[in-house]
Amino acid sequence: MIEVHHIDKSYGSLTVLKDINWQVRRGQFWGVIGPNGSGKSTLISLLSGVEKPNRGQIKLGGRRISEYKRKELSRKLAVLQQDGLPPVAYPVREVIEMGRFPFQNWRGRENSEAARQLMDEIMAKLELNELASRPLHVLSGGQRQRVALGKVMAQQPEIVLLDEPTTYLDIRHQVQFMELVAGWQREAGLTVISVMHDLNLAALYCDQLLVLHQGRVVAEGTPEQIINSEMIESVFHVKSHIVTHPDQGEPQLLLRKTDRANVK
Ligand SMILES: Nc1ncnc2c1ncn2[C@@H]1O[C@H](COP(=O)(O)OP(=O)(O)OP(=O)(O)O)[C@@H](O)[C@H]1O
Repeated sequence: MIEVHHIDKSYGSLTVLKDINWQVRRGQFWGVIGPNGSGKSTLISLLSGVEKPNRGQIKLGGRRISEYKRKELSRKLAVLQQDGLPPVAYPVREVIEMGRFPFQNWRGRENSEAARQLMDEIMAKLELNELASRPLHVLSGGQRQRVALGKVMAQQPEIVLLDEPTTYLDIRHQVQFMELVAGWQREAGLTVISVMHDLNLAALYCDQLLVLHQGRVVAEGTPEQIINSEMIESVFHVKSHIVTHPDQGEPQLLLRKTDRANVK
């Protein structure tokens, strides 16, 4: 689905990504993890075609990303940032309908019963009906992020790129957001790539992890293969205990206080 071949990316003299090679298969849920400044958001910008690599190439469905026209790319791929939508005055349902732009004609119209039905389904699934006519700028950050997810769902992409999508959400809404994305992935065979800071959430929801450190891929594989206290210490410089989640057996991280870290 996505092939990344020998990517380098620099800003001026600063090399941000070095020789990135990565293959993403259809229907996978990847988490991209790594410390601040390791190049995660830059990788998302390259995958979305917003930024161009200095070396190497990215292919989507066998074609170079640079060969796609904007609307064509929007039907394939959608992006959701951590503060998904600005607090504008448009009402919720209208904002979600804006996600249909790749399917609208030159007058911004799409008169199909199927599209209206899709809107109704998304509004119901995301529990947005009560908010349908409220303007975006009066909503809380968490509600706005749900609307942002609705807008990318309306786009019906094959791939969704999420850049720290749960940063501003409380734990209930973090879990709700990840459940919605995971449900969408299962139902639609969606491919998901999500930058994640919360490693426990990443281990619960992602089936593959890519670890970036100083612009390089230092590990990739399932959470079980990747998350161990040695990797956490070498990449994030913190001491941790890794425990097994009692429900499904995923690795979960317990942080250790620095002054206790050497007490066995
Ligand atoms: N447009 C830009 N111009 C110059 N430098 C940039 C630009 N975008 C990113 N960088 C630099 O590239 C490096 C990687 O940034 P990036 O945002 O990709 O990291 P990140 O892993 O997403 O970090 P964080 O976890 O803090 O969000 C940083 O040193 C950053 O300052």
